[in-house]
Amino acid sequence: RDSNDTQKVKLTGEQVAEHNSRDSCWVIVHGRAYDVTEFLPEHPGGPKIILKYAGKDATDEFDPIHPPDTLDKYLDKKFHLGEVDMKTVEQEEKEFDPDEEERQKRIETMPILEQCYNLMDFEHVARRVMKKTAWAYYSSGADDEITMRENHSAFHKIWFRPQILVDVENVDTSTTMLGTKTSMPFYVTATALGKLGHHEGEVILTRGAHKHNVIQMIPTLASCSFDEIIDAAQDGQVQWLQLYVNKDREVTKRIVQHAEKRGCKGLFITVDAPQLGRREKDMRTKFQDVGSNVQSSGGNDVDRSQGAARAISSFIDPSLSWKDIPWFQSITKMPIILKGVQRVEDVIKAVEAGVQGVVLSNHGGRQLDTAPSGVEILAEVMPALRTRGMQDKIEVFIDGGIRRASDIVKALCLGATGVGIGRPFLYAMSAYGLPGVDRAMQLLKDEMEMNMRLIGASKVSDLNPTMVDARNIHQHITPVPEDTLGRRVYDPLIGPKEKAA
Ligand SMILES: Cc1cc2c(cc1C)[n+](S(=O)(=O)[O-])c1c(=O)[nH]c(=O)nc-1n2C[C@H](O)[C@H](O)[C@H](O)COP(=O)(O)O
Repeated sequence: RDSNDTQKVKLTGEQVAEHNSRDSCWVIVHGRAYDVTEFLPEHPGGPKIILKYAGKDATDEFDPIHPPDTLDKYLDKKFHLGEVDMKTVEQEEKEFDPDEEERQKRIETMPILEQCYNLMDFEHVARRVMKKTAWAYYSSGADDEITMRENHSAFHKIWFRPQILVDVENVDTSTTMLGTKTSMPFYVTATALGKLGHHEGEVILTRGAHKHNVIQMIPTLASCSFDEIIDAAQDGQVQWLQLYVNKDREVTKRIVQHAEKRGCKGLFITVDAPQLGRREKDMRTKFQDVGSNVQSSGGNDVDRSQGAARAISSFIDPSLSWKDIPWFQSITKMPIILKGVQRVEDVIKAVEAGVQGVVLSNHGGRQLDTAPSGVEILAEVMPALRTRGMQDKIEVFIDGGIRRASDIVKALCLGATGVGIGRPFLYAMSAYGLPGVDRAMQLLKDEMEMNMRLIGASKVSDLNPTMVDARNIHQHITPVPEDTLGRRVYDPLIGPKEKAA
């Protein structure tokens, strides 16, 4: 069928329904039919998930995972079959789902936004109202989720040393990150598949970030297209790109240079995920959705039971190494930041490689379990940089487990330039949309002003290591297992007069 043919003739649902097998597989997305027969074996998420919708309308399943321009970008035009008369398409009977019934009831009775007083409140509400697959994907950490829990609890090992009688009538929470002035020392970090939680996806975070003049890091694996997210930004709004490096370097070069052309002000190369971690909550939902950005042939050997993460990451290049840094420096002028650095030695190497920054991060506990928290590494890194006179050669960010502005203040006291926040904004978006993200950022701003007043700092540059006691940060004390048997049979010393009861 040549292209002008496909423009005139509207296909019917019955015609599409005839092509419902591996030998001839047509699907409908947004009212247009596509012949994906040849593409089946290349699909990163494997053929099964597409075959589930062979001959049918796949729009609802397709949308949360794929940027809208995916088919235009990656499916040869000859397989674009043209418009379908949707009145002739048999709508799938939605089978009764008791969980969904329950979830709808919880949505009707959920707390109003004003009842959320901190970032954890959003997590509590999101857990009750989100779809299972979305909650599983956002909330999961790797293996036993020890690092995911350590990320937040690490901040409780750091205690403040507040100074008094400092004039804090006016508090300024603004700072500069990679040359950009921003109202708060945090940014919205890259988290994949925004449309799992909200039908509009990452552009909600873009609008929230604009409202509060904070920076957004655009994920490679966004549900929205990169250009949609850039176009959703207002003039002057700063965005960074988070990059998963593709095995096909030409694809990566195209993405990086396009991002620079569209005005991105930082390239964050994710270096802690040569393979995505085992997120078992995500796996348990037996993620059946298709993979995100179709960036290469993942073949049908992708194990579908690995959840969303595995389904969307088969293109990531595990051979990425220090020797690739000069190539990145040759293809872009954007500052290069390594995201997911987890030990001092690699920070020193990063300075020597001439990159502009690092994010001390364990990917929100979604990668190597029992890797240390970003803030623990920070406590080691800054003194090491100072002894080498390198502290002004590189900007050091951390992310992971930041849930209070006091966590942000602790990180800045220890020398971080800024912090990345992930899940809280996903939960706020998933539960309340843009108003949720707006409130979450406002709560952080209010907390930040209060914390700075109470610690005795009127501006971010006043925050310094003498304001915290982080001596216990390396303690990973687990309570000694209690001798419960002894407790039950233990008899207190019984004096001569007292008879054993
Ligand atoms: C919560 C979350 C985090 C993801 C994330 C997806 C989710 C749902 N994804 S992932 O699918 O591959 O794992 C990304 C990603 O695309 N790229 C990346 O560099 N970091 C990714 N991260 C890690 C993120 O950038 C931060 O390191 C982490 O979220 C910080 O921890 P908190 O969530 O506790 O703030």
